[in-house]
Amino acid sequence: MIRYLTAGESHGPELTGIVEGLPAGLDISAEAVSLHLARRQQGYGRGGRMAWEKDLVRFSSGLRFGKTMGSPVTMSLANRAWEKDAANWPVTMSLSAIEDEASVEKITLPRPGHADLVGVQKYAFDDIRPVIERSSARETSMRVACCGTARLFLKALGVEIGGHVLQIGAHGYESWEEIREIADEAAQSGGEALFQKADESEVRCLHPELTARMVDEIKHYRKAGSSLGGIYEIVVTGLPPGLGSYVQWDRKLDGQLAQAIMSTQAMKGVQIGMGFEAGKRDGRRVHDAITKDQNIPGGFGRKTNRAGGIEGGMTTGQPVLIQGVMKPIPTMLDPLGTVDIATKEPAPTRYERSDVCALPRAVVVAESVIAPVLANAILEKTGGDSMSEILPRFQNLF
Ligand SMILES: Cc1cc2nc3c(=O)[nH]c(=O)nc-3n(C[C@H](O)[C@H](O)[C@H](O)COP(=O)(O)O)c2cc1C
Ligand SMILES: C=C(O[C@@H]1CC(C(=O)O)=C[C@@H](OP(=O)(O)O)[C@H]1O)C(=O)O
Repeated sequence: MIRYLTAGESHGPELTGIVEGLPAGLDISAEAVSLHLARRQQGYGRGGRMAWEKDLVRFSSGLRFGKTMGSPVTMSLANRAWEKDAANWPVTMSLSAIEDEASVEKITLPRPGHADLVGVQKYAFDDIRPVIERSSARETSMRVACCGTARLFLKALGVEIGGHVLQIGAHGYESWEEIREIADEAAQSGGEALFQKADESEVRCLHPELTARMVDEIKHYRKAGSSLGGIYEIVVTGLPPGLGSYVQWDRKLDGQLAQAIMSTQAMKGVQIGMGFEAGKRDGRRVHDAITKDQNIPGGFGRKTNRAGGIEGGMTTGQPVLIQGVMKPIPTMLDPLGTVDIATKEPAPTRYERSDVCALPRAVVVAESVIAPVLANAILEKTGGDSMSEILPRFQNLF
């Protein structure tokens, strides 16, 4: 089973990750993983830092001649901020004791919507800085790197993941059917083709006219000193039927996927397939008629895929469709009210450099975090410690 841990602060020297449980004999390169790191840095609405950070993963264990050995894979990512602002961060975030600690400014104005206030209450800090450093979505860069290895495992089996934006602020698709028309076409040759097409849009939206409206919406709220979130969809192609299980609550694949998405900063909801829309329709306009289909392993297809490729906590063999909603960025130029944790006096919030809308970037994070869940569902079915053992078993599942 694949599991991973990340470590590192947003303005510390580097982020570190360890991935355990990758089978032996899997091809992994820094370039293949860094592709998604670069994608995560792109998107209209991003803040200043994403223009100059250069996220390139560096492996330090678990690989030999570009292949896994079954041992833990360790990796790191440098924070350019540490070197770029060398007079500040190596002092403010010094790992060892410093003589003049009192000269380092304390952050005492918590931002509503961020982890600031509850973080200082929980860990008994009189300074918000340590909370900012670890709750920051800077951590998602290492998550994308760690999960990137699981993505390569999936790709070796023909399983591809791609994401696209559905809604930003007031602008989005009119209906489930409209989404399907455009997204199913883009994913016809696989999830990667879908993300490549979505990446052509500044906001990762497959619809050119909506792209323009979403960009204008972000411009508008940036000018107004506010921020935006939105809704995205992740499409996974190439999964056989029968991954996951209905027999026990913690083996249901939809539950595991939802947890992966909800564990990501700023995510406030998940739906599988048409999700909430299913509650507004009668059964005949929700359930997917079963058809004979020789192109699908097992020989059964579906007329539609409103269930999003999962029934009874198991894959159906149709593409897995997951939607996620991201709240607007908490750090805003136009201040909201707060209370100073030192003086206990009401005050306006303080502004730090920030994304205005990070949804297009977050799509890459969502694509990534589901990869270990899916990889584990496959490994549970096939077993095996090496790619040479797993590949034929996967191909012979049906
Ligand atoms: C890719 C990405 C980028 C983000 N960028 C920012 C940012 O620049 N400023 C900010 O205040 N919050 C940003 N956030 C959101 C915060 O990290 C998040 O709201 C915070 O960690 C609190 O967690 P919660 O929203 O899950 O409660 C970003 C989130 C993601 C996924
Ligand atoms: C650094 C990243 O995102 C950061 C996420 C983030 C937050 O509060 O979550 C706040 C900002 O940090 P900074 O003030 O250092 O610019 C973002 O830039 C990243 O995605 O790599």
